[in-house]
Amino acid sequence: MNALTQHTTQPALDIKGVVKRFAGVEALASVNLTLPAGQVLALLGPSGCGKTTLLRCIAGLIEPSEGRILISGEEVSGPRGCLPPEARRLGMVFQDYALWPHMTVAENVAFPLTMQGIAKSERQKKVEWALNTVGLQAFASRSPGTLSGGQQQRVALARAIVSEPRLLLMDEPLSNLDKGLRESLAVEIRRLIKSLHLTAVFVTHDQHEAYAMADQVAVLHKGVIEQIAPAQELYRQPATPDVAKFLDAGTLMSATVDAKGLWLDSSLPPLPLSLPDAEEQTQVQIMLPRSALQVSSIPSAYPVEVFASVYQGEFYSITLVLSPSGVRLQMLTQDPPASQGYLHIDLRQIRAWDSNNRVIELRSVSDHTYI
Ligand SMILES: Nc1ncnc2c1ncn2[C@@H]1O[C@H](COP(=O)(O)OP(=O)(O)OP(=O)(O)O)[C@@H](O)[C@H]1O
Repeated sequence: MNALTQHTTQPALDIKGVVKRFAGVEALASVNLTLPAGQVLALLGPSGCGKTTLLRCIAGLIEPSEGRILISGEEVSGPRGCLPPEARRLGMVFQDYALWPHMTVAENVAFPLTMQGIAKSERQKKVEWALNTVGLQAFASRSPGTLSGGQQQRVALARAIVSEPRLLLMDEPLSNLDKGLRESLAVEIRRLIKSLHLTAVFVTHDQHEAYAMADQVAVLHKGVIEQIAPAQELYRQPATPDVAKFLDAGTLMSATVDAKGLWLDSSLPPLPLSLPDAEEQTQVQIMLPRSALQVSSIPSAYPVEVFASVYQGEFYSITLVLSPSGVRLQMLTQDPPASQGYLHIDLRQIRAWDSNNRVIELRSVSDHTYI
């Protein structure tokens, strides 16, 4: 059924050095990415990082200032010019769904086919298939205004897939829905995309939505892709402090390293981690993931107090304060915490960056991987 089931060695999407400048603003600064056919990519990042601009460049709604965009090997944007959106064979789902209120559900879904001049009988077959696929066959003659937000979203999805797009693009597809519906629809949309062997790119500022729907997540920061990786890799091994900060992947802090170890604070004994040539004191940034920390009554060199404890359903989110330094750390625990105890750290989970935000490998200066 779908054009993407034709086997091709070309990536479904290839973006090479795309720059977009608006008057005085560089919204995208040399973006490069390759997306194999059949994969789902999330563009994730804080407000203003350039996600929508990148999606709109792929869609052909914005012309890049520099660079090339290829869809299934065909250059749709580059020095020779830009193909208009309707010539790119894409499906688009907009944040507000952009359904025509004066048309029925079936007419909305048929709209791209009507624009392509497809005959009525063929149109009817395709609309039936698309509405069946999203479970809305019984709503064909309803007006979109009489549907719930989730149902309208599915109509928009049916309209986006009806003409068998080479690439499905979605701009914050779930942001107008409440939390429970967002979670169930995220899973449903992913299943649908996979069952149709579609390739999809969507924009979100919600990391959980990205994790639920995407194979690969691209984290943007100030117009630059800082990292593209599957969700678990992104969260456990953030490439830069900005990625770690945006994902809230643990406690980020400055520290110093010398031959004696890693100093979280001069009033605390150093952790037994160092760098190969750490004769001089070196300034680093580190991340202590929540899963690396535990508090117990078994003594360690790091006495802590619980500063705040927030019950979040299946676990407690804890803010610890290290005595006497006052350094604050975040961790999770399943059991209600005692108000005081000793901190234990899985040293292998600590991530570190140099002053240029490059990942550095800390090496153990003792036999311990856990203190
Ligand atoms: N048409 C425009 N004219 C001028 N500046 C623009 C235009 N569109 C976007 N920008 C700027 O480009 C930058 C990136 O905007 P973009 O909308 O892509 O960010 P975003 O990550 O999608 O943000 P949000 O999550 O808030 O939608 C911002 O600084 C924005 O103000």
